[in-house]
Amino acid sequence: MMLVRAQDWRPRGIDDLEPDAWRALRQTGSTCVVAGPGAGKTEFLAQRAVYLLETGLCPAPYRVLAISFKSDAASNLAARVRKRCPPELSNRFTSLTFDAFTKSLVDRFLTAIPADWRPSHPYDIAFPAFRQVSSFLDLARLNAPEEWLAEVAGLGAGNFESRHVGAYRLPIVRPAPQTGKEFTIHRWWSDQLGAQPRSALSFVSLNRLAELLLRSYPHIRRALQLTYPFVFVDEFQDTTYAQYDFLLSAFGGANNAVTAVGDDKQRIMTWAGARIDAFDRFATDFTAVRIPLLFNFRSSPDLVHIQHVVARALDPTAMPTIARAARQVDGEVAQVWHSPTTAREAEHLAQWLVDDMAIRGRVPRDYAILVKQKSDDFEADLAAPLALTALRLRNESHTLGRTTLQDLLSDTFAKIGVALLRLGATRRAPDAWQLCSAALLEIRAVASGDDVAEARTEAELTAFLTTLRAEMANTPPTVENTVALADQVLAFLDVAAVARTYLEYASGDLLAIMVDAFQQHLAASAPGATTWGECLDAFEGVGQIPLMTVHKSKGLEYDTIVFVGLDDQAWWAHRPGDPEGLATFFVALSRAKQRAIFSFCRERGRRQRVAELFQLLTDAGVPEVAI
Ligand SMILES: Nc1ncnc2c1ncn2[C@@H]1O[C@H](COP(=O)(O)OP(=O)(O)OP(=O)(O)O)[C@@H](O)[C@H]1O
Repeated sequence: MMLVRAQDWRPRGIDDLEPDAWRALRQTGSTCVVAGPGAGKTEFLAQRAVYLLETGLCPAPYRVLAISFKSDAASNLAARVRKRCPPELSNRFTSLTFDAFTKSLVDRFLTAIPADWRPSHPYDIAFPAFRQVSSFLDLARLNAPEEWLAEVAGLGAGNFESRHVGAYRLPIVRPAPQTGKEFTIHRWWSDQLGAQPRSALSFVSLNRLAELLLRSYPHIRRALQLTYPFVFVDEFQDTTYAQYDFLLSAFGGANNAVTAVGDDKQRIMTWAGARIDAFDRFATDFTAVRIPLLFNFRSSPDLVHIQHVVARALDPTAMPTIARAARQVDGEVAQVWHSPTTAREAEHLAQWLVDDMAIRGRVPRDYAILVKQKSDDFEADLAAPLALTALRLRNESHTLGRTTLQDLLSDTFAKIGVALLRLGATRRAPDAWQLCSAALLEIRAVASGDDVAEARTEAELTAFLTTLRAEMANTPPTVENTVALADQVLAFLDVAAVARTYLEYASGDLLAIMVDAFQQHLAASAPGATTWGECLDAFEGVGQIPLMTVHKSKGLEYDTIVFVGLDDQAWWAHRPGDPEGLATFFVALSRAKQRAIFSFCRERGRRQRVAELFQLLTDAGVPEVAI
């Protein structure tokens, strides 16, 4: 592989970067890139990875590490890098979630964790619900020494774990607690570590244990720093106390160049413990250069203008951004719809979507229906009326066992599984073939350059597909048949080998969760399908209109977004001026490339609590239309 000289390097897959993005790309030290929606922050990270790898600034065997919050963001970034540089370079780009990364450290070095905090091997993953935290705090209060009662009583279930456990650095040797808060945190740890029959650790705890490991063993920390001279953190505004502290212990004070990108105005995870001072702390702790970007490559100029009105409500000093995308629609780019009943709203929406697709030659996946929360309720209201016009709604936030549809579709195992089935259903699926053959080489641990093993693996795949094709050709897509097919895919791939191959499954039950969701969702995709191709289309959401919460829509973009439920009921927790609510509204609005519709329905609720959101739209010149 020929290296490119740094001064000759050009971006891949896009024409150019904005001047400040070039400056950020070439930074040798730590940098924070702060930019609004559609500025190309994720694209910038992908380009910087390619730049570092292709120019040899990150030479073999060193790697670039990208840490994201959500698994789909991590896989999206990895896919962008794979698309833009050859495999021998892109395989030195590691893209993981914070959770997967810290968990893999704990799993690898579990026996080295200081004895006072060491979990059982194996351990379970816990997802403490609000009610459980609440009962735990009640018990802690009952058992607290008199002098700490008031302090323990002041701890709330909503943020106890994220704000307090997450911010508590574990001392190497567990001391006697000195305060009510420490007393409660220690009890929390005792409950998780001492759970029967195995320790039950939440991801916050895993994060804390990973941080403790690095602090206790400087040589592990050093090895990490050497492996990853370049580190990226996407969506930095959502960094929690625990995650920030981990980053600091892992890479603070070293020579690693950490690039943090994000947008303060899209901070919608404060409820989950995002620290509001993350960028400022980072700038100080990592002596990072701050580089703002001002372009918006996503939204048309008219939408960028509306976004700016909302941005100013969040931050009066917000700079206007420069729209780089052209407007492609006639008429209004944004509207508020006002309907008397949910039935009328759904009927109008369905007809409008059908007409718009016909006039503009668009497909269902160009649109997204966004909601504040409870997407299942909106699915119940909208799915049937949309079906009457032959539109299929797809609830991406739908729960599948212990995961969601959206997470399943970005899961590595699920992607390989569905690609195998695609190859079973048709011979014309070159992308699926490429994905499966590359994955199988990894799963069978074939060393690169081992031609004999490569040929054997390809023959194995071909033989499996021959059997699979014959079977799929002779059986219709029924729920029963999906079970049999999923079993064959699992047996062929060898679940234990899949677990060994991919870091995210290194231990714990993530793979089991995904396998279970894969089987469930495949079975649910069969009814109504007349061919396996249709069943797999249903599985992947081809030809369906996605419905999801604003949280799930982060980082995504659509030609048109329709936000349903701009009313007091959906926004029951919103208080005027509350930055988190405004930021949620901003995230929803800024997913749109060409058009944004906000739907208010009188039957759903009033519009007092959300009056300021309507006012912002009015200020931005968005008209209200009765439907
Ligand atoms: N330099 C560029 N030239 C052309 N298009 C670009 C460029 N950078 C990004 N894009 C495109 O602009 C869109 C937005 O990019 P991206 O998703 O990286 O933005 P972002 O800043 O991460 O957005 P957000 O914070 O809103 O999720 C994508 O379609 C991307 O392909």
